[in-house]
Amino acid sequence: MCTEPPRDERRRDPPSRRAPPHFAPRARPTTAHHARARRHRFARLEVRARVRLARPVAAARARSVARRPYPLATRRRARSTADSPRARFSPRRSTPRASHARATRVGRARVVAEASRTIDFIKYQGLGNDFILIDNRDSATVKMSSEAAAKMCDRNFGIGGDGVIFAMPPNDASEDYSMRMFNSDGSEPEMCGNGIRCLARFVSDLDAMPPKKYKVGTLAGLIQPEMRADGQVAVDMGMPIFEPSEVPTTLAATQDGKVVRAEMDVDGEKWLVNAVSMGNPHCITFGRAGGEADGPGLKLDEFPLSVVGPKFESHPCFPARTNTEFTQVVNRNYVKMHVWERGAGATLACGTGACATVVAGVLEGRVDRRCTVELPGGPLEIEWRESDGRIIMTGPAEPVFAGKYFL
Ligand SMILES: N[C@@H](CCC[C@H](N)C(=O)O)C(=O)O
Repeated sequence: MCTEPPRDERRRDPPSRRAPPHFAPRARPTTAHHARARRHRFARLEVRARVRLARPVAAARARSVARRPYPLATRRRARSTADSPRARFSPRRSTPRASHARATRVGRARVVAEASRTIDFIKYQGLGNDFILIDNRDSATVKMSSEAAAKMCDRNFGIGGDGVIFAMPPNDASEDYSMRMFNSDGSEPEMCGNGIRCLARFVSDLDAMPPKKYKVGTLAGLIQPEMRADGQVAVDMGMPIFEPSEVPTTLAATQDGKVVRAEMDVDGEKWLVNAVSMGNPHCITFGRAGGEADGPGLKLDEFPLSVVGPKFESHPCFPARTNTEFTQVVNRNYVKMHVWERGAGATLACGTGACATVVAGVLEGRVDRRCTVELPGGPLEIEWRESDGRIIMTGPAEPVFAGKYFL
């Protein structure tokens, strides 16, 4: 049984997500506040745009003056309908052509102004687990804040994605690259299985490299994805971690220092769970004690993932929150799994989750070490090697579209 742990406030509400002091509640902004803020923002954009355009516009004006056959004043007078004092001193009327030119100039100015705040991206997906990939290899600092990344992942107000992944320079000579990631809620995980396949495909696409094996530094250590000639990516995910304090979980070990079929109370119901870290924390369950857990597992077609998932994610027995895998065994080499991810909710697939599921299935004696995990987005092939205890995950990674994002 779990004991109530001190809550890890840093994970649950990282400093970057807490409101800074100047965001402390103030008087409610009025429509006038909004209008003034909009005017200021617009004015700033216009000024920037004018500075950028000043040179080309001045040059074009000089060229056009040079081409004029006679002085401007004479031309203006010749165009006026009457040579009366009123006609001569009234403000110049705009012709449709002139207004069109002016509108084009202003439009171009806005695009230039906004273009100065864009970032290039390519969107990739691995079994529907989708990520925005940023080439960050020219700097050891990520090119955006966790808040900006969360906004980018929004499916209505941004590009849409389960996370943003940065291809970073290597940390040392043992690596080709390193990887950092923000979940769609802005939190930073240690590892992402589908994400690292996408990262391997991304750098290999950028560098136009023939299939090869990469050494990638992550917050969970060195991970080695290998681009295969058939387009699949096979990843050496390293060894699972069982030590409860390293998962981290406050559940007590039940079998050789591992948390296997441990009873956990979730909202008044007793579930049997396994706790495994693949660099990031996983809680794997086949169902409730005295219920599904005593048979082949959960009936996933009728499982209310979005109701139950969040209760596991922020369960006090997992102080850094957890990814949770809800599982149904089809046979010893085939399981179905639905995932509720920490920091991202229901996703179509989870690579680290599929690895953790096979490990839990083997420890519970339900599956063999070579097993297909069927996820809502498609199947992943997992092998937990007996020879060295390492896990190999094989699956696809596909580019979807590329673009510029207005930061
Ligand atoms: N989808 C991923 C896992 C992404 C990180 C996870 N949400 C976490 O916070 O640990 C995968 O394919 O492994």
